Amino acid sequence: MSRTRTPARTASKAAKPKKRAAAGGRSKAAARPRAGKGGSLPAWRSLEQRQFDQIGLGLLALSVFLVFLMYLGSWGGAIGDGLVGGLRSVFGQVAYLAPPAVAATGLLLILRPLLPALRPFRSGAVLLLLALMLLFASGTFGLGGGARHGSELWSAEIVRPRGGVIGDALYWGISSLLGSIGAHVIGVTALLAGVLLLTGASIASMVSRTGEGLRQTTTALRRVPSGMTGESRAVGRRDADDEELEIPVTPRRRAAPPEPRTGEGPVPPRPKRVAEADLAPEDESAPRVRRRRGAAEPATGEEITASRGGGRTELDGARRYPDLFGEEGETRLDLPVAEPVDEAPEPVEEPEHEEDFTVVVPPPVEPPTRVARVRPAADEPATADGERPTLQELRERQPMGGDHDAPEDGYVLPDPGLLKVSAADQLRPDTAGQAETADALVEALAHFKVDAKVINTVAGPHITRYELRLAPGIKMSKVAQLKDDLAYALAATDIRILAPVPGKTAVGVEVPNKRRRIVHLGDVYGDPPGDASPLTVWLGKDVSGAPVYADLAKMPHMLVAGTTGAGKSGCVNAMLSSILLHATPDDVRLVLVDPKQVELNHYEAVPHLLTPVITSPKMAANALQNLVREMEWRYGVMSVKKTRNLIELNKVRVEEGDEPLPYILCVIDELADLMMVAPADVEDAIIRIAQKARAVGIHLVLATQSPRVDVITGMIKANVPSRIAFSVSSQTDSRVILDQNGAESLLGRGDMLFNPVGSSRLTRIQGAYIDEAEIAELTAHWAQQGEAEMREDLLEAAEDVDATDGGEDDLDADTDPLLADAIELVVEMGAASTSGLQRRLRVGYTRAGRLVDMMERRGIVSGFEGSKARQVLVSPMDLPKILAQLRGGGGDAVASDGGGDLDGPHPPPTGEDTADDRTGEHTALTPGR
Ligand SMILES: Nc1ncnc2c1ncn2[C@@H]1O[C@H](COP(=O)(O)OP(=O)(O)OP(=O)(O)O)[C@@H](O)[C@H]1O
Repeated sequence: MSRTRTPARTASKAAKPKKRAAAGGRSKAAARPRAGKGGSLPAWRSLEQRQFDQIGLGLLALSVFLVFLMYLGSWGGAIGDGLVGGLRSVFGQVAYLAPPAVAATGLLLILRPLLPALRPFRSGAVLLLLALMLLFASGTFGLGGGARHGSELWSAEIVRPRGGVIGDALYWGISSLLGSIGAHVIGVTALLAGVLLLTGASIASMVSRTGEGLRQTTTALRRVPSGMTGESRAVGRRDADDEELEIPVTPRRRAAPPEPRTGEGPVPPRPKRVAEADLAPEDESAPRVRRRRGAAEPATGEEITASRGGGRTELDGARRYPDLFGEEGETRLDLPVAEPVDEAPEPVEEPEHEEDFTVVVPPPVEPPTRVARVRPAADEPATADGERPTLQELRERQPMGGDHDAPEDGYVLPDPGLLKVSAADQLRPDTAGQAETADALVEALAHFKVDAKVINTVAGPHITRYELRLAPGIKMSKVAQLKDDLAYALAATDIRILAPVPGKTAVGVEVPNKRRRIVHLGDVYGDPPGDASPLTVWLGKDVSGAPVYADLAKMPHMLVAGTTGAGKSGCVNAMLSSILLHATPDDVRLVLVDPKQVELNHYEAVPHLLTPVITSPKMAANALQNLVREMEWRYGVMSVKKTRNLIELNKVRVEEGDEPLPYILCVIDELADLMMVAPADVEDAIIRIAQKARAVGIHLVLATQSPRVDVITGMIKANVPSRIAFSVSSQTDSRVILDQNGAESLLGRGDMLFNPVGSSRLTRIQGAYIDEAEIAELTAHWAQQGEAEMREDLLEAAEDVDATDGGEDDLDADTDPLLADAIELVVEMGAASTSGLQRRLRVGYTRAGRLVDMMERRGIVSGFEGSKARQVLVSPMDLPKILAQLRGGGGDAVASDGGGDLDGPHPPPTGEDTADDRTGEHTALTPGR
């Protein structure tokens, strides 16, 4: 069992021919933007910022010039006076707004990169100007130079003091159609509309705000005379006897500052995950809103809930103009992206985020100052405030390299900042043509005598869902039957019909957006919540644009299936990268099976690997069978320790000075290849792991491009409850994966349906994408922190493992022919680590771990010290004596104080199946021993 590494494979995914480049994509015609709406970019948009700067400066100068001419009466020469005259002729009295308007435009051009998109401002400003010109021309509210007479049409003297040529032309047009009263009404209405557009306010918000203001004022006025102030302020209430009751109200206080730390020393690391899991209450109903990285203040749950319910008005502008409020550094409301088109959804309708499954939505993401953290050593105290050391501190404390596989003080997590994040405009869904599609949908349904109206639209990164309310008496199934006709009417290749939208009295029609957005992993990635396991992965964005993540430990096993090129590997990469971003090898160990040899080879150097990336189906079958043994062993230990799951077991282990056991995630990239080689063994092992391994922290992700019943057998399906389906070619395939139709309507390229454990609802997600460069950076970060401590015995056939490493017959619990060599080696090195022994003695992990335990019992090396290497307690001068005793005495009592204790490293577990269990010879998968 030599400790070898998989030779670097040169085949790269880049070289892999990409099938179905436009897999499931929309037809060219459908994908092309409508004429006049976002076709080729206007010429001015191709200018560079330095050119915009110069134009902006020119406009500022012009504005100053106009101020002198128009406000201060200076003479501007022929050009200046001509300019002013022209402006006044065109815009009338509104021309006096020209200097500030020109200055504002200049500033906007100069500050363009710092400003959010200005579309609503632009249309608001234009509408406002037109309204003012019309009002001046109509003489509304006594503005302008009064009514004009037919003979004086268009003369400069007439139009200048009024609305200019534009205003007068508007007035002329409107008044001849609707009379002058119509011009007044339209002018005032357009003025109000312009103000609303410009400010982003809504009438409802103004009314509500005024009401709220009034309420607050009245409450304040009522309180003042009662003389209730400060701490004694109370809410007055009368009981049945009309007696005033005082209900003391505790004044709001800031959280008490953390206790000052006693004692010197390094900044304690952040608390262990186990502790976090205990402290953090489970809140699966967290609303689907997250703060973008870099936002200054996390949005409180109260704000979020209120904003979703529509009761609060603070975020009104954000809902109306996500493009204005969605910039970096500001609180951004990812949900709801869409607004009701016709009427507000019924209050009885269940909000989407209350779905009862484990897809949870991340809480606010921490600001980017969180760069890395280190896993604390078992005996280090956790800080009361969970303070994390800075990256600088970590770097100072952890010189990289050295002889040990794990850095001395633990691992440094990668900076999530290495992930690509979409540009601001790409974060917003493409809502172009939404209203037209809604109209076309209603019209197409009407042709088939289905009376419906669109009550809501929800836009996500790749599709928009139109929610329809059907007229009474019309069957939902009728809409479902019209799927192909509706696709034809909308010129869309793939539409999906939800009849009904789960939890709503509506039928949903999901139509691909004209422009699809790529969801980068960086757009959705955030720290896992407190109660999540290190196996938390980010999947992508749902239909409303909210990030979706799943805790694989809760799933507890996942099936990922879809045709070739649909995005399975992309999904597996996003999962693995999510884990590598927040979990150390002490938290999670990986077994990666990649029969195609090109999908998972990026990860072959990360220290999380428990085996080299497995490419041989036969070895993969062995690994699965050995994972069953590991599972049984863990169950045995759990039964002895009287614990019920990995978290409890790890707590006990840490208390007893043992290392916690990591989660194990086994990812099989192509299940079909394994099922061809050893169907019975593979199926048996998968079923056994899937049935039992959840409690002991062993989880499976099974991916396949062959959604056939001979690959995804009934037994596998029954035991792998969480499924992700990518695009498939038929409804039959969809039913094999999900037990229902739907996946045949997906668009490919990361479009997926997620069916988590315990839910019959499917969540449509645009998968998060991470490219090869990002993966390379991520894996390089880990590779430089040490090599993986491989358990290559996991690749051996189960019988061979028994014979070599765990068999009862050939190995005594406390002797080993290599013990003397091991002692010599550690004394020479001055430190002892399992990985060091593995390398130098060329033994497997199990045996090296056992040698360390033997040396500990003999007092040669110190006990477990977290992830640090153990100290050597004897000097080189003692070595000859120790070796002589060892050779002479059969290896039992080498050191005076350690020889009598022959207990194995683990108490004999009570597992039923394995020989190891009875001897206690199994060495746990604990890293860094
Ligand atoms: N989440 C995503 N967002 C955008 N594009 C994606 C996404 N996932 C995959 N793609 C695109 O689809 C192509 C195929 O994806 P991928 O290789 O993951 O498919 P696959 O289902 O694993 O195919 P195969 O089974 O042949 O390996 C990728 O090259 C990429 O361009």
